[in-house]
Amino acid sequence: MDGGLFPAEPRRVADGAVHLPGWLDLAAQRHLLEACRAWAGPPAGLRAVRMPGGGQMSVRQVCLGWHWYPYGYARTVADGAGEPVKPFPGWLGDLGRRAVRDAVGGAADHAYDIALVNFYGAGARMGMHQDRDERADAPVVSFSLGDDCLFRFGNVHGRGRPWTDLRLRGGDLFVFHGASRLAYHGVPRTFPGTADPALGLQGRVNVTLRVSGLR
Ligand SMILES: O=C(O)CCC(=O)C(=O)O
Ligand SMILES: [Fe+2]
Repeated sequence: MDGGLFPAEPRRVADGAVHLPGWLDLAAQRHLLEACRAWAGPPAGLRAVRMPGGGQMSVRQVCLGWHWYPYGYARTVADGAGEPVKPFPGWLGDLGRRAVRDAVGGAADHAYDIALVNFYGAGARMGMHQDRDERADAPVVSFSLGDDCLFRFGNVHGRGRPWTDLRLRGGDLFVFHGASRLAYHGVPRTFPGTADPALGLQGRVNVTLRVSGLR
C-alpha cells in the first residue's frame, strides 16, 4: 500500500494462488488481533506443537473448530490435556467468504469450520508443507498481522523449486485453491520490528481458515 492512497492490486502468484496486499484495514486487523489474544488463553490455548520426530515447532499455535496435531484433526486437544477445542465463530466464516469472493470470485459459500492461529516470535519459521489433513478442497484463506514475513509458495510435487518468494505484510490476504490447493508452502523467516506500531503487536500472527470436511 502507498500510504493507503492506492489499494494494491491482487497478484496472481500461481494458478489458484492470489495475494491481496492490505486487504484488512487497520480496524479489521485490530479486531482480528484482539480475538487472537482471547483465543490464545487457556483452556485449549496457545501451545508449542510437538512433531512425531520429537522436535518442536518454533511457531506457537491455537486452533478453533477442530484441533490440528500432526497429522490430523480432533475435537479436543488430543496431544495435550484433552480440553475441548474453542468454537469457530460465525463472523470469522463470513470474513473468509468475503475474502474468497474478492480473491477468487464466484458464490463463495464455503462452510469454514477450522482456524489455525500461528504466532511467530523472533526467529520462528515454518518449513515447507502441504495443508492436506482436511477432507474438503475449499480454498485456504490466510490473513497476516504484525511483522512482515518471507512467504515461499511452491508447487504440488514436492518441497523443492520452482517456488515464488513474496513478502506478506500485516493486513495481507493470501488465498490458495484449485490447482494450488495442495501446493507446498512455508515461512523461511519473519522480519522483526516491521509491524505497524499502531497495531501494538510484537511478532507476527497468521490465521488460516479451512473447511474440514469432517463430522
Ligand atoms: O504463516 C503463514 O503465513 C503460513 C501458515 C501455514 O502455512 C499453516 O498454518 O499451515
Ligand atoms: Fe500451511
